[in-house]
Amino acid sequence: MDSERGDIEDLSTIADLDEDILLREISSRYLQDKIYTYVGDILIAVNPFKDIDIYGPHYSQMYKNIPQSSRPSHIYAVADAAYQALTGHNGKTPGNQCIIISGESGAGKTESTKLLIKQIVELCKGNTQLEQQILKVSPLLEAFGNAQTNLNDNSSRFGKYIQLKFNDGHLVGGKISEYLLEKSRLVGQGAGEQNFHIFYYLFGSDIHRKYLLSAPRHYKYLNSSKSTDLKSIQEQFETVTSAMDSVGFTDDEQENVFSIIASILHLGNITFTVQEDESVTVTEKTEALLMAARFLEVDSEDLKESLCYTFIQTKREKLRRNYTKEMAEDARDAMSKALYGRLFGWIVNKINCLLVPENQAANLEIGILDIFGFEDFTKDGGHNSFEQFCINLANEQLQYFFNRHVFFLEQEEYRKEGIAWTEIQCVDNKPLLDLFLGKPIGILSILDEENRFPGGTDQSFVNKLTQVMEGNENFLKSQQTNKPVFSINHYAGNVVYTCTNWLEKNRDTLPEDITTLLRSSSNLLIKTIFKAFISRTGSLALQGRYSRNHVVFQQTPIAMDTTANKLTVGTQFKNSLNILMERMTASSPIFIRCFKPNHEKLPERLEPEYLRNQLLYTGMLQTIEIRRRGFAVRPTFSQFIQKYKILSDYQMKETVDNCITILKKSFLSGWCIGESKVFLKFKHVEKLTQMLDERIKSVVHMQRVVRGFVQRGRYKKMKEKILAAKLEQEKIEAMKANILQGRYTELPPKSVATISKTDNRSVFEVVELQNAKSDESPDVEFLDDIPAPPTPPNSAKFGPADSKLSLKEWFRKTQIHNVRDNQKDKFQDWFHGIISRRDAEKLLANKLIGCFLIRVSESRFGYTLSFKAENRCRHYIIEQLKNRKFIIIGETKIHRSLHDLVSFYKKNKLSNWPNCLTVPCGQNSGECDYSDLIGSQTYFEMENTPPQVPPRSYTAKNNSSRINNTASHQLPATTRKLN
Ligand SMILES: Nc1ncnc2c1ncn2[C@@H]1O[C@H](COP(=O)(O)OP(=O)(O)OP(=O)(O)O)[C@@H](O)[C@H]1O
Repeated sequence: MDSERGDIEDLSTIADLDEDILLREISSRYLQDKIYTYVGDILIAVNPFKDIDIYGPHYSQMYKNIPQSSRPSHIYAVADAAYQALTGHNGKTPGNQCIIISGESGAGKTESTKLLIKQIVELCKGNTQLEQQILKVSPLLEAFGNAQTNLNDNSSRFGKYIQLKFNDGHLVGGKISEYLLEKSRLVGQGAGEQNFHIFYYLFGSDIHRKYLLSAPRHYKYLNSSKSTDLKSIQEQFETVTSAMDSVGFTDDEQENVFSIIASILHLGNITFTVQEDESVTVTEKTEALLMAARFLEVDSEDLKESLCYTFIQTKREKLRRNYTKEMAEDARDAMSKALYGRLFGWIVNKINCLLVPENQAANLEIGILDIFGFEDFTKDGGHNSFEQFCINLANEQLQYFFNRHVFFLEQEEYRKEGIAWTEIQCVDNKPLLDLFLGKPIGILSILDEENRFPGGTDQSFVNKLTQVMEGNENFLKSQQTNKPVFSINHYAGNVVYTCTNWLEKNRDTLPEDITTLLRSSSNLLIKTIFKAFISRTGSLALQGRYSRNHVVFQQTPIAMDTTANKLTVGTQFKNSLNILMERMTASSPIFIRCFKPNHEKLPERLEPEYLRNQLLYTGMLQTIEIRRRGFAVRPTFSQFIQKYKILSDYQMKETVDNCITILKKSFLSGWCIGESKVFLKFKHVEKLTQMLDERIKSVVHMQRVVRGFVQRGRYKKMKEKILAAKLEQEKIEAMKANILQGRYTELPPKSVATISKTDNRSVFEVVELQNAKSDESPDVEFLDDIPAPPTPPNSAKFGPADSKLSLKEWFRKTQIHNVRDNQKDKFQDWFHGIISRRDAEKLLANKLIGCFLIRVSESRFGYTLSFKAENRCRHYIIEQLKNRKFIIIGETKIHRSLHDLVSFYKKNKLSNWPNCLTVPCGQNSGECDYSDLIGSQTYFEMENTPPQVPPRSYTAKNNSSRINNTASHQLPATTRKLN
C-alpha cells in the first residue's frame, strides 16, 4: 500500500477511507508536487506557494477534449470538462456551467480562477482581441480590488462572479459581477496589512509627480511599514496600464482614474483644528486640501465647507450644523470611501460594457465564482469586523450550496426514485444561515433595526443580539458584557467579531453636501459616478453604449431609484447573494475546493492538523463517500435513449427496457434503474462516451467510403464538362481574334459580342439577342473597366470590409491622421495603400532584413505589418483597439499610435522573431501605392496643405489602373456599332 501512496488520482475509488488515509494521501501527493486530486468530478487543490511547471503550453494541449479518466487531475481538466459540457462534446448535454471555487483566504482561489480562464480561452480560440481583453481583466481588477492581508499577500477584498459568454462554442463576451468591496481598508489597515495595491503602484511611475505625490510614507491612508520594491511596483504599474489599454480604457479615462486615486491620498492627509467657537476648520498649514480640491476638480472652499459643517433644513429656515472634529474626520473618510467604492464600480461597469457580446447573441455561459475566502484575523492578532462577518456569511452560503447540491438533492432523488440507499450525513449549516439571514430574528435584520433606531449604538446592537439569540447554539455571547463583541460557531470554526463601527458601516451614508459637491466636479468621471445611484445589490448603476466602428463609449447614470438608495450594506449584500445563488442554481455546478497547507504561506511545508481541519469542516470525507457510492449522472430514460440509442438501434423507443438493453450490451455493471431515471457513475458515462465515439467514427468512415464513390463519379462528369468548356473557349478566342482583325462577319447573326475588362483580363462574351430581327447585324461593345458595385456607405459602418470602396471610405474618414507624417506633410515612409500580401512581398523582395511596411488590409478595416525576414517575408495583423490604440496580434504591448508601434519594434524584438525592424520600405520615386486611398480631394488639400503625393501610375495592388492605361491604349472606351 505504501508504494501506492500518493498515486491515486481519484479518492472516490478508495473504499473505507478514513480521515487519516485521506490526509496521508493528499499530503503524500502534495509533497510530490501533485497538488491536484479528484473526488469524482470535484477537484481538490492544495496551494503549492511556489511555481510548478504544470501550466505551460504542453499541459494546455494535453488537457484538450479527452475523457477525465484518461488524464491526471488538473485544473485544466476542469476547464476542459466545463467547456465540453457547455458545448455538448463527449456525450454531454450542452448547457450553462458554473465553476465554484471555495477555500480559506490564501488557499489559491484567485490563482485557480486565472488558470481556468486562461485554459478556457485556449480551448475556444477565436476572437483574439476579445480573448486578450478577457485575460487582462484579472490583473486590472486585482490592482484595484486586492490588497495584502495577514492571511494572503494578494487577497481579494471583493467577491467576483465572472461570466464567459459563448455562441456555438466561440467566446463572444464576458461579464463581471462584484460583491462587497472592503472599502474600510481604504482609510485604515490592520497591523502588517496594506491598502489596495493600486495606491502603491502609483508610486512606481512618474505619474505620481504629476499629482504632486511624494512618497507612500507621507500619506495617512497608506500603511507603509513594509519597504516597497521599486522595480516590482514599476512593473506592476506597467501591467495595470497595459491591461487598461488592452481592455479598452481611453487615455482620458485612465487619467481620470489616477486623478481620483491621487485625490484620495491628498484627502486622507486633511486634518482639522477646533476653533475658539468650537467649530472645526481644516488645519491651515497642510496643502492637502488644495491638492485634493485641485485633483477632484472642485472649489477648495466648497470642499472645506462640506467637510466642516452641514445644513439642516427646518420648516422655516436652513440651519448650519457644525461638525465636531471626529465628525469632520468621518466625513472626510466617508468621502474617500465613496470615491473609491464608486470608482471601483465604474471600472467593473466599464469592463462589462467593453466585453458585451456584439453582433452575435450569447446563448450559453461558463460562470466562475471567486469569492473572498473564509477569514478569522484573531489568529494573527487582529480582529474581525463587519467585513469579515459578511465574507464569512458568503462562505456559509457557498458551503450550503455545496451541501445542497452534493448531498441533499442527490439523496432526495435516490429516495424518490426508489434506489436502495444508506443515508450519508453531512453537517447542515442551514441553522447558521438562518442565524445570519432570518427575518425578523436574524443578525442582519437586527442590525438594520438598530440602524433605524435613533439612539442605536454598536453596544446596544450587541446587547439586543445577545438577548434575542439566547440559547442559539451557534451564537456565543461575550464574557465581558460591556464590550461590543460576540462569536459565531461557523462551519469552519468559531469566529469572534468585534462590533466597532458596525452601525456606521452598515448605513454607509455620505453627507448630502459632499455628494452635491462631487456632482459639480469638472472631472467628468467624478460627476458621472456621483450621479449614478447604487442598486439594490450595492453595485453602481450605469448604462454603457459602445459602437465598434466609431469607438463611441458613453456611460450615463440610470435614473435614480430612491428606494434602493435607502438599503443598508447588509441588505444589499443579502440581495446580491440571493441573485448569485439563483444564477448558480440555474447552471450545472462544478466544484473546486482549495486548501491551504500552512499558515506561513511557505512552499513544501505542510501542517497536517491545519490541513486535516480544513478537509473535515468542508465535509471531504462524506463527499468522497457519496461520490464512491452515489450516481453522479442521472439522465431520464428518454434522455438516456436519445443519447445512446446509436449503440444499439437507431429506431428504439424510449422505454426502461431499452435502457437496460443498451447498458447490458455495453457490458457495464454497478448502475441502477429508478422510477424514471438511469443512475450512472462517471466511469459508466466515460465508457459509454468512448463507445459512442468509436461508433460515430465507424459511421463517419462508412459515410466517407460511400461519399468517395459518389465523388469519383461526379469528378469524372466534371472533367468532361471542363474539357467541353475549354473547347468552347478556344472557339470563342478564335472568333475574338477575327473580330479584332476586323472580320466581324465571323459573329453569328442576332448576337452582341462584348469585350470588357475586369482586373487584368479582358472578357469576351457573345450574347444571342432573342428579340432581334433576323436580318440584324451582329454588334460589338467595348466596355470600360467595370468597377465593383459601390456599397452605399452607411452612417455607422462603412459597408463590408472586403469591398475596396468601404475600405477607402473607412480610411478617409477615420484613419488618415494615423499614417500622416505631420512634420513633412506627407504620409509616413512606411505607409503603403491597399496592397496585397503578394505585392508587399514583391516590394520587399530585394530589401535588407528588417525592412518593413504597413499596409491597409484588403479584407478588414485594419492594417498589416509586412517585413523582410531571413528567407521570406512575414506578415503580422495589427489590431486597432476600441480605445483607438494599436497592438500586433500575438504581442502584448499596446501602442498609442502606429508611429509608436513602429518606433517600439525598431528598438524591441517581436516575440517570435529574433531581430528588430530596420528601415521603412518607402515608395519608389514616381510611383505610389496609396494615391487612390486619398480620392480626388485629398486629406492634405482639405487641411489646406499641398499633398506630397507622387503622380498616379503603377500600383502594386491596383493593377486595374495600370491595365486601364495600357488597356485603354488597345481598347478605346467606346461602344462601336459595327457595320
Ligand atoms: N497554483 C498555484 N501555483 C503557484 N502559487 C499559487 C498557486 N495558487 C496559489 N498560489 C500562491 O498563493 C497565493 C494566494 O493565492 P490566492 O490569492 O489565489 O488565494 P485566495 O484563495 O484567492 O485568497 P483570498 O480569499 O484572500 O483572495 C498566490 O498569490 C500565489 O502566490
